[in-house]
Amino acid sequence: MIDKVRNMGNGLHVEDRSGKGNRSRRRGVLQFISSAQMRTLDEQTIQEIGLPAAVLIENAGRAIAAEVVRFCLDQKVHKVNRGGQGRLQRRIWDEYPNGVSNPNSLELEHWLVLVGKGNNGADGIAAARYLVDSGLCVTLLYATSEQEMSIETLAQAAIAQKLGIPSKLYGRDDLAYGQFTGIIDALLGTGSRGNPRGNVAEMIDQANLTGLPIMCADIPSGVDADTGALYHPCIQARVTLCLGVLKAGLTQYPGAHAAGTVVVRSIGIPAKLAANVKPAGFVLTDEILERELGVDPARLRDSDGHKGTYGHVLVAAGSSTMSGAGLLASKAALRAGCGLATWALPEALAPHVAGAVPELMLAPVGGSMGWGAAAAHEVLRLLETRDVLAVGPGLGRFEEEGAFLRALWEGAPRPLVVDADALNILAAAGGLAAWKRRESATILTPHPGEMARLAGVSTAEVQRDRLGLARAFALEHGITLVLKGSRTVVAAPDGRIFVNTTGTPGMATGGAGDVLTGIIAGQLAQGLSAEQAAAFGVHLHGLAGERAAALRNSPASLLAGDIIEQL
Ligand SMILES: NC(=O)C1=CN([C@@H]2O[C@H](COP(=O)(O)OP(=O)(O)OC[C@H]3O[C@@H](n4cnc5c(N)ncnc54)[C@H](O)[C@@H]3O)[C@@H](O)[C@H]2O)[C@@H](O)CC1
Ligand SMILES: Nc1ncnc2c1ncn2[C@@H]1O[C@H](COP(=O)(O)OP(=O)(O)O)[C@@H](O)[C@H]1O
Ligand SMILES: [K+]
Repeated sequence: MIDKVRNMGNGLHVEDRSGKGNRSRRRGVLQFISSAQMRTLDEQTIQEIGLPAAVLIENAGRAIAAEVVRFCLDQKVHKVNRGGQGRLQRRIWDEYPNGVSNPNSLELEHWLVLVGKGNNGADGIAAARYLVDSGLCVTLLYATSEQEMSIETLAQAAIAQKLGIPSKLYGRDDLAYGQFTGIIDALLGTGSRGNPRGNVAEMIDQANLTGLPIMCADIPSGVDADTGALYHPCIQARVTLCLGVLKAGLTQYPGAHAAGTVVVRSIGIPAKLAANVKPAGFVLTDEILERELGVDPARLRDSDGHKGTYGHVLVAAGSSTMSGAGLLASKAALRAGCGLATWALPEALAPHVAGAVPELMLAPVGGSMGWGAAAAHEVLRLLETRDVLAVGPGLGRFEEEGAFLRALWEGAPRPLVVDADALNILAAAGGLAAWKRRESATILTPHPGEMARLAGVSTAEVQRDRLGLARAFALEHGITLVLKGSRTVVAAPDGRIFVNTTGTPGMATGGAGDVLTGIIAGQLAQGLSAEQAAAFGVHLHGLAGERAAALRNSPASLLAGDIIEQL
């Protein structure tokens, strides 16, 4: 069972409890849901099944406390190891820290729990009880007086009071932050709306200023649980203990960054109920590729296959100043496993690139005119004996660009990948609303800037809700959309969403997108459907980028061509 998702660098690291998990990254089944879906699930559990809210809160509190203790012990292990004072045995952990061999090792810990008025606050108070029992010192800091608290929070506060857990009320009592070693953020959960206000906002600011490690209950206060956008102010956490099911917003930046390491823990919502909820999306892992998309990540080949079995990619790309784009896309298609690749390119360019990739066939088009309406008809003729068309990388902009692209869009009876300049041409020609719906598979691969032009919004608006925008765009236009960038979103025309977690910031380098176009086209040529090719393509692209970066001293030195070599 998957219980851990780590945000480290770019990667969302998925771990499971089997013990094999730490090494088997991107395995397991991990789905994410919206805050509204989570509320429904909570309500169904409480009202239809009859499991009281207090039980869920108890489980949440215990899970949060277990993670805090684990965090503290891990820190100690690191400290001792770094100090060279000999090895401290890592303690073996079960769900709850009763198994700690020496609770005294936690006696120097003093955690401050920031308690909001909603049920997120109730989780924090329940966690405080378990922490006290584990030997930690704990102080509760309430954002509001009892009159404003939810029923559950009030009940938890009363229990904590009877147990004598020290508490303060923000704004009324003095507090010296210097005495604490860590903070639990239980201010706002999935009931949060808009910018944190009043005491809650001040408490977030102060918590961040302490520089202490912060562990969040469910989501960081100030992160939009559905989009990953940040409100102001927003908690900057070391760990987020996501309760029940992963929240969509934690898969996307900047929310993913604010959350730190994301750990997903069960709080007792019956699996039977959870299975009835249609997830908002999936994190791409080997299991998701297989189970949800029917892709074999091992890419096994028939022993009697021949080059015709694996398809022929046609790439229409490149111009005198961007010849490399066509080379990168075509070579990537070959490395992705297609049987053959042909690069259709402006005639004047052909002599300069001949032989650069010996395995590649060149098809000069357009005569002295280069790209234009006539070239489009030549590309369509070439496509009659090929399986897939990828258009866009390094095309540049040219006089008959609208007519060129429209001829391919309407006339290509094969799967089509549209990237780079072709996307800008499409946007300039009125966008998809003005174009006929294609019958064959169509994949668009915009980066956020290109997406903004296609959707007629600003880049900031694209980034504010990447999941929602990608889903709506794919549904509306009946295409498969690959919205690139860290945590690339793949949206299928049926509204399914997949988030990629592979890749490295080293891939933010010219030509990396051209390589992705080639990889996706290569997968289409081998018979994958649009969403299979897009999802598997981004997954492979990221893995190859990681391997390439690992071979360099610094990811900053990564070149797009290095990604191809690691496919
Ligand atoms: N529904 C349930 O019974 C369960 C809820 N759980 C926890 O409860 C959370 C959801 O609880 P709630 O729905 O009570 O919501 P929250 O705990 O997120 O609190 C919402 C409250 O904060 C106030 N608020 C909203 N936005 C604000 C802002 N921007 N600035 C200041 N105050 C703001 C609202 O007035 C509202 O009363 C989950 O995230 C989870 O941590 C789980 O522990 C399990 C069970
Ligand atoms: N920080 C990152 N983490 C993971 N992948 C990244 C990161 N930055 C860029 N990439 C990937 O690299 C590729 C860059 O594509 P693009 O922006 O189109 O570049 P170009 O147009 O120069 O080829 C995309 O697939 C993108 O998702
Ligand atoms: K929180």
